[in-house]
Amino acid sequence: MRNAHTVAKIRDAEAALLAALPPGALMQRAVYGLVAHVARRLGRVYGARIVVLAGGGDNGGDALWAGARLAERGARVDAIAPGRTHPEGTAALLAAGGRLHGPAPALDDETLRRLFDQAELVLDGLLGIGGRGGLRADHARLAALAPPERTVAVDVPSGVDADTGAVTGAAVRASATVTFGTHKRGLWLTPGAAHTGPVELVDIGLELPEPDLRALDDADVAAMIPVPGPESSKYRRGVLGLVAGSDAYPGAAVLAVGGALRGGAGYLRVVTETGVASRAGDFVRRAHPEAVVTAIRAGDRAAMLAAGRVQAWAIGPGLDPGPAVRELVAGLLGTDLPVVVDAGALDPLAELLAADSAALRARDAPVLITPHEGEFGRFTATALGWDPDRTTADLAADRLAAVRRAAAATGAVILLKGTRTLIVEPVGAAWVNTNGSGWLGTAGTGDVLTGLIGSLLAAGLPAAGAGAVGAHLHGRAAERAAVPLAAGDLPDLLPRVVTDLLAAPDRGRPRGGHGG
Ligand SMILES: NC(=O)C1=CN([C@@H]2O[C@H](COP(=O)(O)OP(=O)(O)OC[C@H]3O[C@@H](n4cnc5c(N)ncnc54)[C@H](OP(=O)(O)O)[C@@H]3O)[C@@H](O)[C@H]2O)[C@@H](O)CC1
Ligand SMILES: Nc1ncnc2c1ncn2[C@@H]1O[C@H](COP(=O)(O)OP(=O)(O)O)[C@@H](O)[C@H]1O
Ligand SMILES: [K+]
Repeated sequence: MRNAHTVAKIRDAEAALLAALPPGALMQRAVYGLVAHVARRLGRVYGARIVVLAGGGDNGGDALWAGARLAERGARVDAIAPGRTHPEGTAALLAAGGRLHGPAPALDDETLRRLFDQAELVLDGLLGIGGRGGLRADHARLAALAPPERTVAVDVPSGVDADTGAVTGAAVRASATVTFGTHKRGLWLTPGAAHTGPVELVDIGLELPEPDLRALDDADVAAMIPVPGPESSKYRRGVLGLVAGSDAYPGAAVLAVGGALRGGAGYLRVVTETGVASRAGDFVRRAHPEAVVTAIRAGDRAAMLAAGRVQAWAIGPGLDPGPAVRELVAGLLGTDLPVVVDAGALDPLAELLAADSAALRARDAPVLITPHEGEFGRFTATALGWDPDRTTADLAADRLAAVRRAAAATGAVILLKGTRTLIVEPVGAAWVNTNGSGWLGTAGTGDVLTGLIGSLLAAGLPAAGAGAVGAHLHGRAAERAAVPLAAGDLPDLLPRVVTDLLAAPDRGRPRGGHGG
């Protein structure tokens, strides 16, 4: 498990440790990890040309000290400063033979370009967790010039808000980030997450409280995947009721069933909507003979519930939002089972919530909704009366806070899909998925995810766990796909992903510990 903390909590932990350690000791731990990263990446330090971007605070101090250590090992280090610099770090760099250029307003573009062009690596120490608001002009100029493929961000890419991931104006784009003590939430939240590259955590010995945001690793997921035992049967493994697909959209049902068959439930009852034909049912039967299909007339909630006993429901892929689907969603809310609500069932659920804001809180079992950003905007507009434009802005400014507000106000567990899918419980507990790839941005991948999550839910995982594990497996499957990926490729990739996770030697022993 990887943990992220707020800057305020990091400051508290840092203060306790600073009081107990000799001056500068904590910074030297950070520097040690940073230099190790750089040396590993360069392969050889002697003769390497390195540019250090040095802001006025301790983030600049880290970068200057790292520059000094690298200069001692024979690197040629040029520091560029927008203004004043960390005194001890500057003295160490100069004593080791490094050079300091600045303040930035005195440097012409040509000089700066030459330094950046020659650099094998740029260390971005402009701003760390002390940054507030958008970068000032001199910082922004340097951030824009730093070459992303050769830049390592120190603690946080400068210009990315460490708490929210917000980016106002220019921000450094790095090919890797070396972060200290614990992950910062902003490294995991869009838009900031797009600036980090892979993140390496350097342990500096902080004693940290409960995290504010978590990310599952393979070992955590392996320990959570429902695995049948000797006593298992198809019913004991869990039965999912999946309400998906209509004459207009039969394909979505096929994709959702594909995901559901790979999620661990033992039995799958599929309820499709039939009009003049039973297209969705026919499509599903042909593609997935394992699924048991019941075709119902639009809105026939009794027929839906009569499909048989299940341990969880999922509804939405391939359904056209309207009164008929609202009827079905209301029918599912009336059960005492966990329910996943996606796609065409989201607006109908929002309408039910607008009429009765306590509808979800009154249930014992959870409701997990899985919107993408556009659906989240519509859902919160209908259910909570939020202004969609304001919601878009709120998501950019502080994605986690916006989803937390929506989860608390509706009582739903919310899985907000995107580059970094977020899973948030009404009480605020939150997870983020950090794997996957941009190739997932193709029609139908969300339908596969819905089936997969529903299946994990039916197999016994709690709602947020099913969401987080489902998103992780879905992302890992995408990472293995031949590209360009089509949504229909994902179900066939899932068995290899799960097989490998279960075979890993550290299965069942989730990693934990402070800051890790
Ligand atoms: N926590 C830990 O455990 C450890 C922390 N460590 C390191 O300390 C870092 C935090 O250092 P920090 O507190 O000195 O803040 P930092 O990020 O350098 O920024 C302050 C400077 O930025 C300026 N400034 C602010 N906003 C700005 C803007 N928008 N645009 C431009 N400038 C802006 C501000 O200027 P001022 O407002 O004062 O004029 C001030 O000069 C942390 O990220 C990590 O790297 C490690 O060494 C060891 C363990
Ligand atoms: N850039 C990206 N990186 C990682 N995952 C992505 C990216 N873009 C989209 N995804 C994932 O792809 C899926 C898209 O789902 P969705 O928008 O519901 O598509 P559809 O409705 O067509 O099925 C989600 O799981 C989302 O998290
Ligand atoms: K930085």
